[in-house]
Amino acid sequence: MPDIRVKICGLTRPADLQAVADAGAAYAGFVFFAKSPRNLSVADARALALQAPAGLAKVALVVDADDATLDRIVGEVPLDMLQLHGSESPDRVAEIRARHGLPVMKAIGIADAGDLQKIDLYSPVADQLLIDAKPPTGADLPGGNGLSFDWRLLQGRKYWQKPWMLAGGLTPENVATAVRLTGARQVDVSSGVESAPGVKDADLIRAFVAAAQAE
Ligand SMILES: O=C(O)c1ccccc1N[C@@H]1O[C@H](COP(=O)(O)O)[C@@H](O)[C@H]1O
Repeated sequence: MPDIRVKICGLTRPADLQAVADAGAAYAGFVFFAKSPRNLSVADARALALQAPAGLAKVALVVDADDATLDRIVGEVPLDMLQLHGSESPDRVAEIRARHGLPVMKAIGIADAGDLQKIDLYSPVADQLLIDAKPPTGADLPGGNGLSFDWRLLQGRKYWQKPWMLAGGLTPENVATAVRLTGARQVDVSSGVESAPGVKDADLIRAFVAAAQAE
């Protein structure tokens, strides 16, 4: 069985990038969202991205970003994918994909079975989907809250058109169960591999990737 591909999101320091690469993750995520403890300036993200080893895909996470913001990020940071983690409509996802010439991953918040309909809505316009827990009402962050959803909602799902990642409240302790229950072949984590909000922990990153790929 092929390895599970892991994305570690919210890197802020060169040491984080090294830990992600050493652990064998496939994707490194950089957050551009002012309210996040993982928020990066464009200059800092550029410096980090330039240090990424070949083969580690660099993903910029944005939340309802306007064109000027995206132009700046894409113009200055070497990237492999955009992660849209706000309320972007399907039309806006298609527009961003066309304008920037990068693969786009749309995050979809899941709380109950009804939310799964959004997967069909966004599949035609996104290159990948990120199936995440829906944030609680009034939350500051639309993701990165360490909250999971009922993974059984994904059991027995029909075929989805696009590659997808599982996210939301994953940790080194629960990721193997999550993979087993959902059949995910890609997983994404942020707070579950931190020692404090915004501070990644190399041991947790290593443990997370190993646990995900042990399945
Ligand atoms: O990580 C953040 O700060 C963040 C901010 C705004 C939107 C999304 C964010 N993170 C993404 O959320 C999911 C789940 O995170 P967690 O593992 O539950 O902490 C993950 O995909 C991050 O990419």
